[in-house]
Amino acid sequence: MDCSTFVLFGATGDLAKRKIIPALFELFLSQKLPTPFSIIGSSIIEYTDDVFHDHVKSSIDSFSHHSSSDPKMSDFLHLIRYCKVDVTKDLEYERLYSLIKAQETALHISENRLFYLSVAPQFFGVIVKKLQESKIVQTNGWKRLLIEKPFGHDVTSARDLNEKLSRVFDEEEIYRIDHYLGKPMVQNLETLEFANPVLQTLWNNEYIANVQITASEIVGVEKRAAYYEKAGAIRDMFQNHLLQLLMMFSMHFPNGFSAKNIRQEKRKVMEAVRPIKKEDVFKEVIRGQYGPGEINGEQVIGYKKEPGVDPSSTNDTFIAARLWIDDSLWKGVPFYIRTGKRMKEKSTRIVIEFKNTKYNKQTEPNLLEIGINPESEVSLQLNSRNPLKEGEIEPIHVDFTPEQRGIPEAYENILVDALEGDATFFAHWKEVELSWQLVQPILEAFEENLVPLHDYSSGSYGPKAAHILLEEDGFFWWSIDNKNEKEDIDKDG
Ligand SMILES: NC(=O)C1=CN([C@@H]2O[C@H](COP(=O)(O)OP(=O)(O)OC[C@H]3O[C@@H](n4cnc5c(N)ncnc54)[C@H](OP(=O)(O)O)[C@@H]3O)[C@@H](O)[C@H]2O)C=CC1
Ligand SMILES: O=C1O[C@H](COP(=O)(O)O)[C@@H](O)[C@H](O)[C@H]1O
Repeated sequence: MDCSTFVLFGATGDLAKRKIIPALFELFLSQKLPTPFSIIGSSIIEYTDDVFHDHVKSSIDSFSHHSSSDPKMSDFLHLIRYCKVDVTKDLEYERLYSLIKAQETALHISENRLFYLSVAPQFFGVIVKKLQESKIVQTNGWKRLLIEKPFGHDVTSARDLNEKLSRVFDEEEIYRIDHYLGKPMVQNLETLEFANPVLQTLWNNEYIANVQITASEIVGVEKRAAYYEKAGAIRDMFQNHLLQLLMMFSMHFPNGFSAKNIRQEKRKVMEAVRPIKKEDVFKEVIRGQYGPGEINGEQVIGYKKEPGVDPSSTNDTFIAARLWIDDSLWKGVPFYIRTGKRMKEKSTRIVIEFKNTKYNKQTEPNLLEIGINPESEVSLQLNSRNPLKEGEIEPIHVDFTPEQRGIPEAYENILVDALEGDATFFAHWKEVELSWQLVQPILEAFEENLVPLHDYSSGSYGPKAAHILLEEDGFFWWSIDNKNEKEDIDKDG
């Protein structure tokens, strides 16, 4: 890994505190950061290095399993300097430039510079422009841009943002973060599929009846109403994380496992997804909004009563969709995709339902369940005779749950990959653009109220309409709480 400078814009923000700083410390402790290495934290308020170091320590105490009294803490802080930059002001970039150069000289670091934009999206374009004007990006080494979501709020704004970034950074230098791609089980999908001939043989429309991708959450909108009211589940989760899972799952065997080849295969998936016309959205997409209900024995309020939410809001906190990939592997296989807040379980998983044999009416379909979150796990449901029940056929489960302790957190993977220059698990522009193209008619149908907004109770499996979507095809959602059972929709709102 090349020695380099890591500039973190938004270093005092929520994401930096909860994810980025703890990930950097973890990588430092496991000696996965380059040496020498310079970290420059930056935000709008003037702090001394010492005050910023206190901020770093408090982030470690609150959001990592380490403590700021760790004996290695002072070595870690030694790498970190702070620089106030109001990102909208030209002159302030000069201070940043001076500090970058001073640290490069003092620590003998080549001019390899990585800029992490962990700031509100309205600043993405301006920062990149000013990095160019201030010549900070004119280096004798490499330059890279790590950029947080959201990447635009519709297809036009995403293209506009990309155009601004492309004036300064080449596509190979832009690392668009989708933290789901940093999750260990998502990074494992290609190995599961392509390194196991047993699975690879079955990974197609001859054997698979349907695929269900769920990202359900227990949390509600929390303190993010200002952002979420404009985003909804469709922009917050569906356009990015869920479509990335779809691409990772259904890409064809690449012509070699380079970032370029894998991303090319992912792009082909999106090109093959059947577009949904605005006037057909109501048939293929269900939107919902959580009402009050009970979660873990406690009563919780509905979305419209959440602080900062418009009491007459029609924002979606749940979305389910039926998608079709019209290519040689997947033609005829429905992909059911859903995400929602305030649901019964925190669970991100992919369930693959295989076509049943004609052996016996008692047999349940084989299911392959890939757990992504909260735990990485793989479970296969098979049919077997139970000698204790007069040879009755019943499903058995072959489960694999890897040791979870020590598995790197998504942001650790993201940082290491970006520092190494490996773009495999970042979203390429074409993937992002194709995702927005697919989502655009859905956004418009929502805006024009062409799709009913279903209520669902907090603590349920989402609106009944999402279950009817599968019933239309003779299927049902397999339980999200890892029992490989049909979901109990009586508990729905
Ligand atoms: N928080 C999360 O869980 C997630 C966030 N993201 C994305 O990450 C990015 C950051 O989010 P988050 O950390 O929540 O946002 P915050 O609002 O918590 O933090 C924003 C940061 O930007 C700084 N800032 C604000 N205005 C300026 C300015 N004019 N010049 C320089 N710095 C400024 C803030 O400084 P100060 O603290 O002094 O105000 C703060 O450090 C966003 O793009 C978001 O969409 C993505 C996934 C999850
Ligand atoms: O990007 C986001 O993801 C989280 C869910 O992430 P996970 O890793 O916990 O599954 C979601 O809560 C948030 O609304 C969204 O912005």
